[in-house]
Amino acid sequence: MSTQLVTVEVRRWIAVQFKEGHDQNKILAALRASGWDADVAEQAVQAVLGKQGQQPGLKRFEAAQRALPPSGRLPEPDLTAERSECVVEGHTVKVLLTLAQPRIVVFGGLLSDEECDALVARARPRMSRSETVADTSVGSEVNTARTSDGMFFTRGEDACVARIESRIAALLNWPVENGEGLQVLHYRPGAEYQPHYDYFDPGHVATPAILARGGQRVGTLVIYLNTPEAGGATVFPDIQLAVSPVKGNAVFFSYDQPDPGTQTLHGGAQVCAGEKWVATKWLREGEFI
Ligand SMILES: O=C(O)CCC(=O)C(=O)O
Ligand SMILES: [Fe+2]
Repeated sequence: MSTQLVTVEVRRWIAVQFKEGHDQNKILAALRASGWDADVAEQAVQAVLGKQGQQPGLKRFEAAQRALPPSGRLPEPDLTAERSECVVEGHTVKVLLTLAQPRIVVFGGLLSDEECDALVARARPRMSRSETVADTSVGSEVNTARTSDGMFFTRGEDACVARIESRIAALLNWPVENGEGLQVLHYRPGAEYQPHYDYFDPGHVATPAILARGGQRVGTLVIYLNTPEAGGATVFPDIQLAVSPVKGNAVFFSYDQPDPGTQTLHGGAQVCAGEKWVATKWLREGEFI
């Protein structure tokens, strides 16, 4: 079995070569000449260019180039004081880890134990099997890559949800109105959420309708509502980072383009023992309606 890995950079290189007028055979020959296995090279070229005329990877690549947020502004905590704690609306939040590229910040104690328990109690009776955007059609579908149960709160739907949303907005300097409703996920032992990007695929047929409700997602905050017994880290495979789920803590990351180059591929690793509850806040470029 081959161990050669087709990275984002390789796929992008293939797309650029094709756009510059080189045909598939020339690109394949160049890959082989630089040491790629014939099989791996063939698969990589197929993935980007597909069968004659389809070019699924190329269409995605081009759409990603077009879909830059107009403002370039992103949600971002104010960490200029370089303190290990910040006070947000009277609540002390710890800064446990910061990474510049990709932008990732891990917070400690964003929610109190009582707030975590209140969210779980409110969400529990409303859980159903999680859905993601379907692969080919408009709408969502149950996806085997995501074996958790989930539900959405409406933005500001009660005082508890509104207080948490207001704290998140202040922490990340991003308007409450630009946030989607909080999503709660529940993972049982063995459940996971395989690595994915949170931005909407610019080449997907459903994306224009989704973008009409507030533009692209530009940031994600995953808040841990309990501490699983074992497993359930939030993993970032591109940078080999695993964030341990600890009740009340949260991991934030932002992405300025709907593009794998942001290195924001992430997932919820399998829960090995116990259960895992998270609340996710996705932040849009504009007002989410
Ligand atoms: O459960 C996790 O750690 C990750 C959740 C996630 O990726 C999401 O809600 O988009
Ligand atoms: Fe995600």
